[in-house]
Amino acid sequence: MSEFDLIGRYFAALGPERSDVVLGVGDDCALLEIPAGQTLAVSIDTLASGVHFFADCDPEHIGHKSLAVGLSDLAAMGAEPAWATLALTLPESDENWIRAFATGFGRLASAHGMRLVGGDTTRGPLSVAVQVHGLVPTGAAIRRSGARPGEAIFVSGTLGDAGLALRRKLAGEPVAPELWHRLECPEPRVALGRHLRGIASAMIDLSDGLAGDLGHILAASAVGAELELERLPLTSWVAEVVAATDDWSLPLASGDDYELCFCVPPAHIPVVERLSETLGLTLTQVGWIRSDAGLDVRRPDGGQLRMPARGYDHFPAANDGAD
Ligand SMILES: Nc1ncnc2c1ncn2[C@@H]1O[C@H](COP(=O)(O)OP(=O)(O)O)[C@@H](O)[C@H]1O
Ligand SMILES: Cc1ncc(C[n+]2csc(CCOP(=O)(O)OP(=O)(O)O)c2C)c(N)n1
Ligand SMILES: [Mg+2]
Repeated sequence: MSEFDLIGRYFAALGPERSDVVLGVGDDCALLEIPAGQTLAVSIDTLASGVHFFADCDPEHIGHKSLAVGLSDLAAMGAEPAWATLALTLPESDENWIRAFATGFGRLASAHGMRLVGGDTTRGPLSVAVQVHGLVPTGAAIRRSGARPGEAIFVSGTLGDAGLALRRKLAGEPVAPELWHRLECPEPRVALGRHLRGIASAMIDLSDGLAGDLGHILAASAVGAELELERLPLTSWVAEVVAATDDWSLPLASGDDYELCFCVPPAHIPVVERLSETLGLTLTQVGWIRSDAGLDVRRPDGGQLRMPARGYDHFPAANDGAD
């Protein structure tokens, strides 16, 4: 099947039609209308074979995850998903693979009212780059820079499940299907992000691990924080590993959680508790923002945790200051 046949058959009509798409797939550019009073939120992420997913991974799941990670960034700004573009690099034109990929991508796009409006298809080592475009009422986006001393730090869902799935797979051990699902099919917390407009002072999505990603909020806001390990929301799988090894790197630094971490003034804590019930999503306070710089991680016995690795880093050697 030719490049243009593939595009026409699988990518010309993914996600719902939207009245703000003046022109979608098929011309040199897409033409998109930004509604009055809205600001455009844009983010791009690449998933590379062998780095972000295993080469033999179910293509439907690759389609899902390649969009989910972008939706998670929109969620972290409080933005509403609108449009996506997709750059697909494929070693061969395997129609079964492409159909399954488009199914996973399209299902998630439809669930969030998002339309695929353009992209690029090339031959090369398997990789997928997705740019997402969202809309947020002007002035309402939630940045990383708004955290203030005395605020509560919350996270959604549970932490470390995807990291445990990856660790078990790499060790050749069996992985429970629910854990595997957390790694391959993360559920972006878009509704939560939107509901936190006007409530959260700062927010980030957890792609690299809580310690590193919360560190980005602290740096952007010029504040510090105290985290209490006993408060971390863990599934029994992760809790067992932590109890057996006293190694907290799974929930703090393994990454791939795609949960939201956000800060709220104390007066808004009851709103967050109600939101948790409304959305049927666990929202857990894990610590506090303070004015002293740095991240202080408290063990259940009150002692301080020697920090594990700060989170996933594609070029860790660069941290040593070496060229
Ligand atoms: N090659 C690049 N060119 C320009 N900006 C980049 C590049 N890579 C990353 N960024 C920007 O650096 C910031 C941090 O990137 P990243 O850690 O990938 O964010 P996220 O975890 O939200 O995907 C983001 O604002 C991102 O847009
Ligand atoms: C095969 C495989 N190896 C390793 C990982 C773990 N992993 C790869 S990238 C990454 C961090 C998130 O990716 P990144 O490109 O840093 O996303 P961003 O922070 O830009 O959103 C993690 C935890 C994985 N998911 N799959
Ligand atoms: Mg990124």
